Formats: sequence, structure tokens, C-alpha cells
Amino acid sequence: MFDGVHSGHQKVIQKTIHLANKKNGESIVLTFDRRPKNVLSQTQQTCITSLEHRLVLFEQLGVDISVVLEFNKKISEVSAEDFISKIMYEWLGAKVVVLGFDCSFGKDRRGNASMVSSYAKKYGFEVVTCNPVEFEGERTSSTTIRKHIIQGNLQKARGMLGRRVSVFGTVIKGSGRGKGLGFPTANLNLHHEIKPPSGVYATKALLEGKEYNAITNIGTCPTFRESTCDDEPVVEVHIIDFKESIYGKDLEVQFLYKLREETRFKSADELKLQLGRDRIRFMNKTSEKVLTE
Ligand SMILES: Cc1cc2nc3c(=O)[nH]c(=O)nc-3n(C[C@H](O)[C@H](O)[C@H](O)COP(=O)(O)O)c2cc1C
Ligand SMILES: Nc1ncnc2c1ncn2[C@@H]1O[C@H](COP(=O)(O)OP(=O)(O)O)[C@@H](O)[C@H]1O
Repeated sequence: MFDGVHSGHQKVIQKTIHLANKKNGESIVLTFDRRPKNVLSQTQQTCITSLEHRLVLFEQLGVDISVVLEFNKKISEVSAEDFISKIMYEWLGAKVVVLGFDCSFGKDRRGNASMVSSYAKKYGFEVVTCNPVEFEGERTSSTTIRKHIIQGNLQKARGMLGRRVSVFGTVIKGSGRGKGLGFPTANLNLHHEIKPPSGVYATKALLEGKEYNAITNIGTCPTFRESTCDDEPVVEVHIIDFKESIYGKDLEVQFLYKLREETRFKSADELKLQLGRDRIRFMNKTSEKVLTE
């Protein structure tokens, strides 16, 4: 389902776009709305990229059409053969099918590249498979990337993703304290995306196609709240040199590097002083152009 839209996925998608252009056709990406595992094992597993995030990344890559299938019990029962004949051939009218080397689909995940190839003649399509992509000798995979992001190995995760580590969320109301501190912070609802560990990060914020410098906290705001270990850290973004209301809008936050740990300050004034220092440190580094992205 392209979780992460990582460098291996990008290779499949870029190949599809290239072939579609060559044949004067349209590039189509097929994805599920949720992780099949969530439906099959009735769990609420997090993902690297929510559906909303994936659709934005597909568009950025230049895909013509993104087709989203609702993953439910019924679709999990569709055989791999029916997937090929009904969805790929009859519904989408595929002329070329591009697959990752380890792609599997259909009931019990029986469908794969060699099965699609065995139907190529019957349905008149060409089948192209893409080899695995590696980063520092390790095969790129969504599972490995998830592990790196959760452990805070941003450089490794970035290498495998082939893009900056990022989260994508909708701006929601917080406690309304930020503006009073002189640091309004947009609180994000991540739609079950995973995030790096707690801490303060130098970031870029992408809003309506524009990129801004931003400092982002992932944490529980210990200066103001007694937190318990059950508290889920929140993502809060202060966009530098920006003054608009963006409640309800979607925002992508791309992580560059960690600035410091989240700290319990003795007072709001001390936190405010530190936020000023964080901003200066980030801006100095940016202007020196020594960002180790
Ligand atoms: C860059 C940044 C760094 C932050 N660092 C801390 C911190 O070290 N300790 C803390 O208690 N809160 C920290 N915060 C969270 C602030 O306490 C929080 O944004 C502020 O209380 C406003 O919350 P609100 O958006 O819910 O109104 C940080 C926020 C940002 C944007
Ligand atoms: N520079 C900025 N960075 C982030 N949000 C900003 C900025 N300027 C204005 N805003 C707006 O202010 C809101 C954050 O203000 P804040 O007082 O922290 O309220 P809340 O607790 O609801 O997040 C954001 O959601 C956004 O709509």
C-alpha cells in the first residue's frame, strides 16, 4: 500500500510515470485507505504515511491518478486472479503493470509479479518489475523505516525514505497558551502517523505549497502539565516569521535535526527565553547553510 512512499516505492512510481509518458497514457497508483493488518488483525497500527499524506506525496511525484481502495473484509477475500482480471484489466484497463520485486496482493497475499506475468499474454499487458533499493547496505523497507523513525535515527530513515522524515497532520486547537507566550504553536492531529521521539527539532513546515522554517516540539509540555507515562506526546509547530490562523488546514512538518530535549522549566518566562534561543540557533544554522540534512 506504499506506506512511507520510500525510495523503493518511488522507483516503482517513477518507472510508471516514465512508461505512461512514453506510451501517451496515464499513470495510475493503486493504494489502500488503511493498513490491511489493521483490518485483518483488528488492531489500530500506526503508519509512516496516512492516506492523506500518501496522496500528497503521489501528487508531488507527478502521478496522474491515485486510486484508493477501501480495505475491508470483502476486499481481503478477493482472489489474486480476480484482482488481476477485474481490477487491473477490466476496471483500470492497464496496458503496463509495474510492480515492486516483493509486491503481494489478493486473498492470502498469493498474487505476485510472476503470477501477473503469467496473465500478461491473456490480458495483453506488459509487466515490469523493479529491483529492491538499498541504503548503506540495508534493503529499504517500511518496517525498517518505522523502526528508525521511532528510535530517532533520522539520517538512516531519511536515507531509506529518499526524502526528509516528515509527519502530516491537521491543525487543531490546543490550550490557547502559545500566543500569550509570543510563540503561537500549531497543534497537529497526525491521523495515526508515527513520529520521532520526544524533543525539540529544527524543521521545515509545508503549508499550501509553501515552505517555511519552523521549530517543532514533540512532547507533553511538562512546564505546564503533570504528565504521566500514558500521555501521548503531541506535535506542536511554531512557524518562524508567520502570523496567520491555520486551524483546520493540513501541514507537513519535515524534520532536519534535533535541537534539544523537551525540558520542565521553572516558569513560563524561562520557557519563553529558551524558545527565543531555539529560534536563533536554528536561524543561525540556516543562514550559515551548514544544515546537515
Ligand atoms: C519549539 C518548541 C519547543 C518547546 N519546548 C518545550 C519544553 O522544553 N518544555 C515544555 O514544557 N514545553 C515546550 N514546548 C511546548 C509549549 O509549552 C507549548 O507549545 C505552549 O505551552 C503552547 O501550547 P498550546 O499550543 O497548547 O497553546 C515547546 C514548544 C515549541 C514549539
Ligand atoms: N507563527 C505561527 N506558528 C504556528 N501557528 C500560528 C502562527 N501564527 C499564528 N498561528 C495560529 O495560531 C495557532 C496557535 O496559537 P496558540 O495560542 O498556540 O493556540 P493553540 O493552543 O490553539 O494551538 C495556530 O494553530 C495557528 O492557527
